[in-house]
Amino acid sequence: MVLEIKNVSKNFGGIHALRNVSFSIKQGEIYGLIGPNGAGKTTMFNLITNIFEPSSGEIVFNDENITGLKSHKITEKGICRTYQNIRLFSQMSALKNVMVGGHSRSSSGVFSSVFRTKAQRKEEQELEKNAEELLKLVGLFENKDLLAENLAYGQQRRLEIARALASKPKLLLLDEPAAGMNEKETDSLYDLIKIIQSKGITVLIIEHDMPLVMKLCDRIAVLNFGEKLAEGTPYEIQNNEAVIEAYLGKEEEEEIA
Ligand SMILES: Nc1ncnc2c1ncn2[C@@H]1O[C@H](COP(=O)(O)OP(=O)(O)OP(=O)(O)O)[C@@H](O)[C@H]1O
Repeated sequence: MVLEIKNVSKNFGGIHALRNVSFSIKQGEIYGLIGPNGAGKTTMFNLITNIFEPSSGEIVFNDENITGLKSHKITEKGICRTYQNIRLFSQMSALKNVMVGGHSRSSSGVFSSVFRTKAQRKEEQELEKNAEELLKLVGLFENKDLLAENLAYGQQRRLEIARALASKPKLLLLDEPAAGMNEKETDSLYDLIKIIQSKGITVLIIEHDMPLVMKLCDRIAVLNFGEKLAEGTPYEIQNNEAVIEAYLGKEEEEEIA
């Protein structure tokens, strides 16, 4: 197992954002985390990357207990994420944004360029080469010198993924990557995530776009009011009465309305 979530709970004051949630993700899987607004999905990402510590329970990554480890250590171990709200450096080029992502892995800091040694220059060149490769992967190489803020919305979301990949993750967490995308952008996002999987990277994705989730994911866990309601293949989830009642049925009603 790449990631094991073991009886994890998180309370914020009186709010039980997560209650005793467990699931495990296998190497190479695309695993979906779905559920209504406020179900605790982003909180789970925040616990895995230790923005917050769980109130109880354990998070194990490649057989190592990472609960409470500093966020940058977790990145070094090989977990990287994107955010629900785009968090790019808007005034930096696409290329530089990806290079910054790679710096979490390199020995020198981002702004330590005053006394640049030969080794640092070489490292910088390698970061740039790697960033260019990633921009090719996400289809943004031609836009590498554009400021992030001048990219279209779907392109910004792809740039975020490239930046996360720059830290060479073994596990990539994607928080609503298709939010705000049109159908064409969502289709190419599907292709991109499949390519990421084919490179041996395990993916955990939070997403509200159900056709995408059902097409993309190998397995899915459904959260509802902080608890795990169900887990299974897309087919099993789509046919689970409790899930239809709590979530999927409501999505359809919203679409009809
Ligand atoms: N930092 C925080 N402080 C207090 N309460 C929080 C905090 N973060 C999340 N919560 C609460 O925890 C619950 C779960 O929120 P969370 O953002 O994890 O849900 P979600 O499933 O990601 O929802 P959405 O689909 O809307 O993004 C909510 O009741 C939310 O208000």
